Amino acid sequence: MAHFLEAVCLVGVFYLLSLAFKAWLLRSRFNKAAGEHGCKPAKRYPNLEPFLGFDFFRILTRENKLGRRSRVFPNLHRKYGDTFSYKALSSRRISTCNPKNIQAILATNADDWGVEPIRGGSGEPFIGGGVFMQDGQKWKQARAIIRPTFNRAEIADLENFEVHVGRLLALIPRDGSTVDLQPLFKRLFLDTSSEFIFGQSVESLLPETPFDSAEFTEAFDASLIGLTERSRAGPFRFLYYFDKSWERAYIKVHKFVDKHVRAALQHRGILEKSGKHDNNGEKEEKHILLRQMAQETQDPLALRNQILNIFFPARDTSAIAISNVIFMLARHPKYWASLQAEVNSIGDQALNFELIRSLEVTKAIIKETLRLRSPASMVPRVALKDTILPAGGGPDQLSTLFVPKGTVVFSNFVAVHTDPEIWGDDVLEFKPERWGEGRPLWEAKWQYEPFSGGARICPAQQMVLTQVTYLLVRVAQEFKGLENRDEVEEYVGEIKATMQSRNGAKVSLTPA
Ligand code: HEM
Repeated sequence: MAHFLEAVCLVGVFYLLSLAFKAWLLRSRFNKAAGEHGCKPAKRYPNLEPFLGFDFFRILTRENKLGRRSRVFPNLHRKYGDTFSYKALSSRRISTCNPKNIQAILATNADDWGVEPIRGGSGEPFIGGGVFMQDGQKWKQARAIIRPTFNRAEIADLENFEVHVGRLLALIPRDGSTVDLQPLFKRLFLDTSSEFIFGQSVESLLPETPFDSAEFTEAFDASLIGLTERSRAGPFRFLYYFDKSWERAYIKVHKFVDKHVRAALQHRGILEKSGKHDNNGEKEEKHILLRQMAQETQDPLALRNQILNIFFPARDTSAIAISNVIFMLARHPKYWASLQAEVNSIGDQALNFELIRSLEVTKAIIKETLRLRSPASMVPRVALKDTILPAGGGPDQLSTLFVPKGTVVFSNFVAVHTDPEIWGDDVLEFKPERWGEGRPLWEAKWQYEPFSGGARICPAQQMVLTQVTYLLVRVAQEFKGLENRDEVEEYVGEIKATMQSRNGAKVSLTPA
């Protein structure tokens, strides 16, 4: 017994010594950065329980339940300044809404930052390496493979999109009864993104959704929830060890995706036999990502991972964006009227890419909604080596800030988008006219980044904006009256994988 106690004491002493040594090492790295670059420490959020930071995690969970999650960080930033550190789930993290820091992280100094240490492991074995989760050379290769398909899709296949939009419009009641458009929009974009990514729509807007599509959609959502829970748990992920529901869900997802991977590889084989090595010139195959990727790699597992890495950020984001637009318009009839006026002014001209890009009022309404209600409220990056941020150090937060390797820093877009110093005192008001002429501020980058920025900017940005604008115009063409039917006036935000309206977008629409 005595030996056992001695051994325990010895381990304890070694552990404390190693902690003290690590702290000393960190301090000397801080001192070096302070001496060489004038770095000063970041302001600290006063954690009540500073060892593991459970108090912070509790606040986030509570505010999410109360539908106030989206305001937590913006409010903290107003209180503690544009860059502060906090302890959550045993690690010290930094949140910043300083455009200079965001620019350094996402663009000018992007090589110092990555996502793999945070996203890579947490996705396994549901999603392995791919464009959303990798860094360095592997990420560059993955991004290069998808770029051409996204570039072509920018001028989106609107004829095909119209087929799905037509099905959606047919499902909206015309008698003025209440409809929640959010789930309908989710079905629309699920259909179009699955078609774009796999080459086959899951057809969730049709009365008879094929069985494996319905099973896939349900399993994908369950897999996403499982993934989000495990990522949030961080080092406490092991608590989910005995929960097998996640495994059951992602096995179904893999089955569905693998079927399409096999089809894409077979298709490639047929092309090779016929002497063609790509799909150039074949209209119907231009926008299928999986086929494009099968030209570059024939490893079925790599293909499955890459494709899930795209389906993951694609799921729901566009639908949430357009739901939020309707949410705002239903509460601001003045802007629904100006949208109607612009839509009337185009008469029965064909709704092509060029026409869509010229619709200034419609575009301003979408931009303003994305400012106030970004589906992607913040993006995380981990420091891949000791690095320095241009601002956020010292009591005035103007000095440079030393960030040790391994620290996770969140660029908080909602806080930037609702910073009164950038946008003025009316920052929380929905005012699409901000985007009008004579406001050169909007040319300034890094103050408005709903699709992020730098090399890892959302590759789907242009395609999404085209589709959302098209859809909004089609809704406005089809329906003249829009009324809010939600008893709750304010936006109750809820984080699933992205930020969405908990109460959806409940409205009534009346035909022209
Ligand atoms: C309104 C809709 C959307 C918004 C607001 C949005 C926003 C974003 C943001 C903020 C990022 C950066 C994430 C980060 O760096 O951590 C991102 C990345 C990404 N998005 Fe989107 N997205 C949308 C729709 C889509 C769609 C429809 C697709 C695919 C069809 C897509 C594919 C991707 C991919 C593959 C990445 C990772 C890029 C990389 O790391 O290189 N997104 N998106």
